[in-house]
Amino acid sequence: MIRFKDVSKTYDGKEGPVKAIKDVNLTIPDGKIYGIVGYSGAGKSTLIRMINGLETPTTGSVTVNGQEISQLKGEALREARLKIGMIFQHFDLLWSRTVQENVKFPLEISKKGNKAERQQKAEELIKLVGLQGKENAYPSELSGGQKQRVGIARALANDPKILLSDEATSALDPKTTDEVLDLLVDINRRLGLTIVVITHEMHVIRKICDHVAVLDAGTIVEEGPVLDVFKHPQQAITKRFVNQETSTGSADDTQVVVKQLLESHPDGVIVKLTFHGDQAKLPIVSEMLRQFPETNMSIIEGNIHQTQEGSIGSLYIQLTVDNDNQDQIKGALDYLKTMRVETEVINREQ
Ligand SMILES: Nc1ncnc2c1ncn2[C@@H]1O[C@H](COP(=O)(O)OP(=O)(O)OP(=O)(O)O)[C@@H](O)[C@H]1O
Repeated sequence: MIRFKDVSKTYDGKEGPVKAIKDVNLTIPDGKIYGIVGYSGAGKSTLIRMINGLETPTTGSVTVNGQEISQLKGEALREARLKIGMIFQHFDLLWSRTVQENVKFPLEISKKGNKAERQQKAEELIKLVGLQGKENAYPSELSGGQKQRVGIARALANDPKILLSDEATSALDPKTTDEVLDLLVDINRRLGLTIVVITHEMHVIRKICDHVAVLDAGTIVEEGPVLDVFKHPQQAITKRFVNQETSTGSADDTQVVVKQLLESHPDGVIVKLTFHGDQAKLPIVSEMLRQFPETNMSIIEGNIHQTQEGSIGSLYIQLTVDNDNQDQIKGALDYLKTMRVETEVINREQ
């Protein structure tokens, strides 16, 4: 378990103190994939680097695997760090060493096993991350996704209990990102280790995390199971992150369509419906139209995504009535609520 208790971190900046982390309390259970999402400068790197003691809190404590990491020194700190692997956005590989030599490097540093054992461990890890055949390649001969696989194998060399991922897919294209994310889930399931992911991309959170915390200006403003946060985002910043992922068109495209629809149907109501789990399979919308037959519906956009806890979909629709019978629209919206579909009226012409 990783526990942040009343943690604050203030840097001595050139223009005075910078409060990077403010009074954070957070518990990360063993074996989970825990995501911390925030915009640039929110304090994500500072927070994750406190887990392996690369940063120390100004006040408060960070406890990892039962030990207060900031109190450890010398050999005890080195030992604790062996149990915490880390992967980085720019891979941080040794460019003059082959894949195999990169993976063996942490074992040489920790003086674990003899030469043959280190060789065997490296081979196992290279297989685990799907890089057989590339053992003797140099990093410059690998694609971005392959480089990150080397980074992952190297981070696992000392059998850590925790893997920290610092924007590990931010430099990769979408397809390679998904392949590396699938590998992280596979490793989490097979080895049972805890993974802490920091990212500015809600896609990463949605795809692999069990739990998410939203960091804004050094403060955790919201946290919870990923599906709950996607279903009921509370804070404006969380809604922005969730929309980043649940809107297929760009936000600008959606706005243009909304404006055009409202101009042609000034009485229209634009509603975002959020479905989750089995609701996506029920004929809820057709039943709504059957019960409120004077209502017309236009679909603006829709999508469905998988999370680790089940599916979540959103549908942007416009509801209009020909005869100004607003009760029909109200009834339709009430019906959706009784079916426990999240509804959000996103634009209503006054
Ligand atoms: N060594 C330092 N000295 C002074 N200020 C720092 C230092 N490191 C970080 N900061 C400041 O602390 C705040 C949080 O930085 P941090 O790098 O943790 O954020 P982040 O969310 O990881 O951002 P990014 O995604 O851009 O890396 C920022 O205002 C940053 O300028």
